[in-house]
Amino acid sequence: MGQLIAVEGLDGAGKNTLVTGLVERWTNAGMRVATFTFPRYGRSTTADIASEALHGSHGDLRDSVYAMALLFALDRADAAAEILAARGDNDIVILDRYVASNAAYNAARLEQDVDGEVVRWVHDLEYGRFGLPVPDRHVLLGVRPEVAMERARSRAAGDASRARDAYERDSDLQLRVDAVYRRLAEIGWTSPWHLYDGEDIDALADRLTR
Ligand SMILES: Nc1ncnc2c1ncn2[C@@H]1O[C@H](COP(=O)(O)OP(=O)(O)OP(=O)(O)O)[C@@H](O)[C@H]1O
Ligand SMILES: Cc1cn([C@H]2C[C@H](O)[C@@H](COP(=O)(O)O)O2)c(=O)[nH]c1=O
Repeated sequence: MGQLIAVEGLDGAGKNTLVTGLVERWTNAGMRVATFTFPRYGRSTTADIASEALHGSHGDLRDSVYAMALLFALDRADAAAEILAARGDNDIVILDRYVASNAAYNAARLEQDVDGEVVRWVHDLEYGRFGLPVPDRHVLLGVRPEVAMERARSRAAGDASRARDAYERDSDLQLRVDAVYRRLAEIGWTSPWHLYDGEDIDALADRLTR
């Protein structure tokens, strides 16, 4: 059964770029690799509704922390069978955002720590009730929040379809999300976490397959 690796980090941190680089290296080394990116925009109605809410639609939906978390969780629940099948067919399944995104963003929204109620709720809902597989490892792309926020800003400036959403425009939230992610990594939430500073992707690719 393939290894399940979740890549986490702030909006604009460079997760997608990192995942692309890792997949290229592992594929060139002869490994079979599958990728899932959450939220699954265009494939999941609940993911699309969450995104629309973050861009100002659906009334006061985005004000509800638990409703937003549930929409993202339902997207993943719908992908559970596909992830399990991919794990059977590949050496590595890499997830660009996963359950820890829900833990980090919603603890940050509620100004709770990792031992708070919402992190426990996300865990029980997604790993318990929905039966999502727990990653073997997490990677936290821990670039400085100012760097991630600047990347998200420039991306939006260069591409109208990537306009920043409510979370991306909220720099206090981004700082709190960064702090929660670092605590999740410190305590090894659900599995070991690798803190990656964005410097040496070859070394990271090796470390994750050792
Ligand atoms: N190492 C890097 N150096 C400079 N720019 C980068 C680096 N990695 C990514 N970027 C740029 O930063 C922006 C955000 O990158 P990317 O889309 O990979 O981030 P992300 O973490 O997946 O974002 P999101 O979660 O918001 O979708 C992009 O414009 C990308 O080209
Ligand atoms: C998967 C997931 C995402 N979020 C947050 C993180 C982002 O700010 C937005 C949208 O994600 P994207 O990567 O910028 O497209 O939603 C979340 O709160 N919970 C989740 O499970």
